[in-house]
Amino acid sequence: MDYQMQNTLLYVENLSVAYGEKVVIKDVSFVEKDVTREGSVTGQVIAVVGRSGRGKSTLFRALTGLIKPTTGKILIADVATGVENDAKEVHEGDVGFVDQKYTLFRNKTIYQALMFALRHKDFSKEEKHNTITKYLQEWGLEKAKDQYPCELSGGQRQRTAIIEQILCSGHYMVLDEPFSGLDIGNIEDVKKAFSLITSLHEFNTIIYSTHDIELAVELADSIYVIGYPTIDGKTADYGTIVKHVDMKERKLAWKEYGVEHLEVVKEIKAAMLTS
Ligand SMILES: Nc1ncnc2c1ncn2[C@@H]1O[C@H](COP(=O)(O)OP(=O)(O)OP(=O)(O)O)[C@@H](O)[C@H]1O
Repeated sequence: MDYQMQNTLLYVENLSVAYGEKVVIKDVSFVEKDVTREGSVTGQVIAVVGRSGRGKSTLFRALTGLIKPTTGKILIADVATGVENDAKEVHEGDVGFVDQKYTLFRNKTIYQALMFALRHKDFSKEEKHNTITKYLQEWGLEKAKDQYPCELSGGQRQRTAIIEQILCSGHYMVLDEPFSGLDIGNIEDVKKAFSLITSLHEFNTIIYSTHDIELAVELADSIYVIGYPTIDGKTADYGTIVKHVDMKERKLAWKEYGVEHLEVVKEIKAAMLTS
């Protein structure tokens, strides 16, 4: 390993992804470290924004190991080894992925789907039942536990998909547009889900994309804008990180949404419009 992780949870270097000949994202590099706050368990919330087609979903597919990058590397902290600052390359299954459709098994109830998500865990049947019951209670799904996906609301489907990923993957969770198509009540539910996830474990890391810049600025402690860069006065036709806002450095993370946040919204929108 030529890179020391040192509290780094996610390390992306020189990433590019092409579909056939077409390069979709290029020169993508970023590092996310463990965010710590005295007296509280604080996971990481990272937002990715950018105009349509700039490569957000493609970046997510690479981060979750669903597609192989053309170049570059993606390392995640490997806490399972017990060796401090150990890292590994990401593989499918290490990072939970909740897609835009909240895909669930059609023929499994919520309870059965969550039991299935725990199939590789070395728990007794009773431990599995207790774990699932705890999540169902915390996430307000207890009454719906014997219902099938076709009998669930969008918000319930999404929460089920999120819990499924928490149960079967590690500390990382990627959500592609988790707020799209939800009503204000469901948006509040997803916000609550985010804070539940990040308060469960220090290393828990949520990476999500959104077209709602306010929701990126309100919830994330780190925001990346993916856009087409301008090179020698010309707009390139691949996506890359054109702007990064570190809300912790700006002392705006975890602060009540106010005028300073609105300034960041403006700044991000301006960066998006030119990329
Ligand atoms: N499987 C694929 N094969 C070929 N090209 C693809 C494939 N998936 C995406 N693309 C192309 O890659 C580019 C980036 O797509 P991607 O879905 O990653 O963008 P996005 O930023 O997530 O867009 P949106 O905000 O609309 O969801 C687009 O030009 C798209 O047409």
